[in-house]
Amino acid sequence: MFSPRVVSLVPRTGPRRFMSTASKLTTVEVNDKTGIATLTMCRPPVNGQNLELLLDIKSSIKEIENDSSRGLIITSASPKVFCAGLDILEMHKPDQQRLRAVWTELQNVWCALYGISMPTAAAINGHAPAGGCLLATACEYRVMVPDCRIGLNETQLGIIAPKWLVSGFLNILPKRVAERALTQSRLFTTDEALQEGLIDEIANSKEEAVEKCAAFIGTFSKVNPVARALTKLQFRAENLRQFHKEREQDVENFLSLVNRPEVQKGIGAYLEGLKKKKANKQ
Ligand SMILES: CCCCCCCCC/C=C/C(=O)SCCNC(=O)CCNC(=O)[C@H](O)C(C)(C)COP(=O)(O)OP(=O)(O)OC[C@H]1O[C@@H](n2cnc3c(N)ncnc32)[C@H](O)[C@@H]1OP(=O)(O)O
Repeated sequence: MFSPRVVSLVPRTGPRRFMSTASKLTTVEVNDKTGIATLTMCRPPVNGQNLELLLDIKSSIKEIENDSSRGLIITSASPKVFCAGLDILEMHKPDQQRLRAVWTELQNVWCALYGISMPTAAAINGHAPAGGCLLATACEYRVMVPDCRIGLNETQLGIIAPKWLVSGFLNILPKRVAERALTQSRLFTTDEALQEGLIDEIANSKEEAVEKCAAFIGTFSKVNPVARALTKLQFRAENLRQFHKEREQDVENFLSLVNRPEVQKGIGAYLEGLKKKKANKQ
């Protein structure tokens, strides 16, 4: 059953559309014909993952899971950005309680998406650095539009991506490619990502990306869903087990790292750089 914060806008017999009413930072649409749910992140301008967006993504994933949809596609309402990762403002001169909650919710979102039994795919309709790449690599399939960038660039901000955050990345890339990419803060272009296997297909538009994701999910139509789910989870269980063992310590590590004066200085400079880049464009 859906939670009360989700409103069905049309009867369940027709094409369905569900919308989060709490904050409208995500929407969920279920295609009645295919049974596939599309979760769209809608926090302009870049879907920066602040506390509210993370809470909303988590609720939407849970709603989709409870509705027993045939599959989940994650995408963005922003025309150029899939997701810019953690909202850097949450990490700069942070409120400590909020910072703790942000990291805990990022963990919760990853764990919900990585561990969901239904087929998942990311329609990456724009840039996907850091936390954006985390969402995409938690899925089983990725389709990306041209001329965008994806990768884990945490070291650029002076922060270290913990093991659980890297595990989806490592499921996809050879270890040596992953190690080099992380240490270099490498953001792969769409073409490079395809060449390395970080994404599975390129699409010319968001609509085409969503269609390709739906076609991937459709490939499971003749596979026993329980056997499929257990097989998927068997592949992912070890990473999840390790994550649950370390998640509390991981929160403490994150807080202590982000609060270091040199990391705060680095985050401040990075924010300034983003602002300057924008000013130079204008
Ligand atoms: C064990 C140890 C444990 C510790 C472990 C710690 C691990 C941490 C793991 C996760 C870390 C992260 O996700 S850190 C986040 C990393 N993310 C990034 O580095 C992305 C930075 N952003 C970009 O590169 C670009 O903005 C990009 C996404 C490509 C879009 O470029 P565009 O030209 O379209 O847009 P811009 O003009 O740059 O941005 C539009 C506005 O959005 C803002 N903006 C952009 N990205 C933002 C962001 N992430 N957070 C806040 N604000 C952001 C800009 O400042 C602008 O604000 P205004 O000027 O006000 O309009």
